[in-house]
Amino acid sequence: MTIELASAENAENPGSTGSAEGTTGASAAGEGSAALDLLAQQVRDLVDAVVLTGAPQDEIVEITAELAVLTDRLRALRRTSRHPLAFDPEGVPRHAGNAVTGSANPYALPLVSQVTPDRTIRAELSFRQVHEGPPTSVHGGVSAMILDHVLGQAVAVAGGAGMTGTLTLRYVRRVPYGEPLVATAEYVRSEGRKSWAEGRIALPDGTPLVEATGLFITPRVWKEEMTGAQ
Ligand SMILES: CCCCCCCC(=O)SCCNC(=O)CCNC(=O)[C@H](O)C(C)(C)COP(=O)(O)OP(=O)(O)OC[C@H]1O[C@@H](n2cnc3c(N)ncnc32)[C@H](O)[C@@H]1OP(=O)(O)O
Repeated sequence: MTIELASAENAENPGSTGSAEGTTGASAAGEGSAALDLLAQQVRDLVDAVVLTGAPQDEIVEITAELAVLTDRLRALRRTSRHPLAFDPEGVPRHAGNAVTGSANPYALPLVSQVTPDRTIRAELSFRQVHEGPPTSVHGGVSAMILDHVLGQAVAVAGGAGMTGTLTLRYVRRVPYGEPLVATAEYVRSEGRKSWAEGRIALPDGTPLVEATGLFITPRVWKEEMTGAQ
């Protein structure tokens, strides 16, 4: 098998049309290791293959033993530091280990979002069968995680970065996997350390599937650190 390191950026989000400028997500600034991004993508492919396998029992036992060897090999080289946190030009924090956007995190889609000229967050995405909840539909918690993140990004772009205080969802229609979808979010308003945003996951024609509103709170400790207050 030949591994093309140069293709890591494409491999991490097939089908993404995100450009480097105005794009939020670990791949946007080319941070991290291309090799690690490829490993993460390989593990995503592996997880998909596990979910869909029809292998006989003895084959599964053999494959499991082979994977255990690889897991031990990686575990022996565990790092002690976190992935570095960086801010992109729009002020959105990101790191390659993030559960939604992290190119080096196999658990992440990973989502690659763009900041549009009107400061809306927009991400093209496609769920996979591994995200299934009800038969043929994406698990509601997975949709919530994506919306939590893009709403948080909308607030960060507006200068009010914070932690999610509340997230309210309306599941309008079942969310399919294996189909192109669009997640968008907009900043609404702020009061002191509290900021609100709204967003949705929709079909490409705009038909809403899940709608969300969220309150994000800049933690008191962050403000104190920024202002040097005690
Ligand atoms: C760009 C990246 C996008 C990332 C998006 C994803 C973000 C996440 O997933 S964050 C993880 C999930 N969220 C959390 O873990 C948050 C856990 N909670 C906390 O850390 C704290 O409770 C926190 C930060 C929300 C508030 O703490 P603190 O700064 O001490 O707030 P505090 O001073 O008590 O309250 C400030 C105001 O917010 C209100 N408030 C506090 N918590 C909440 C809440 N959960 N819901 C509603 N209102 C709240 C208070 O009532 C108060 O209101 P007012 O000013 O009107 O009296």
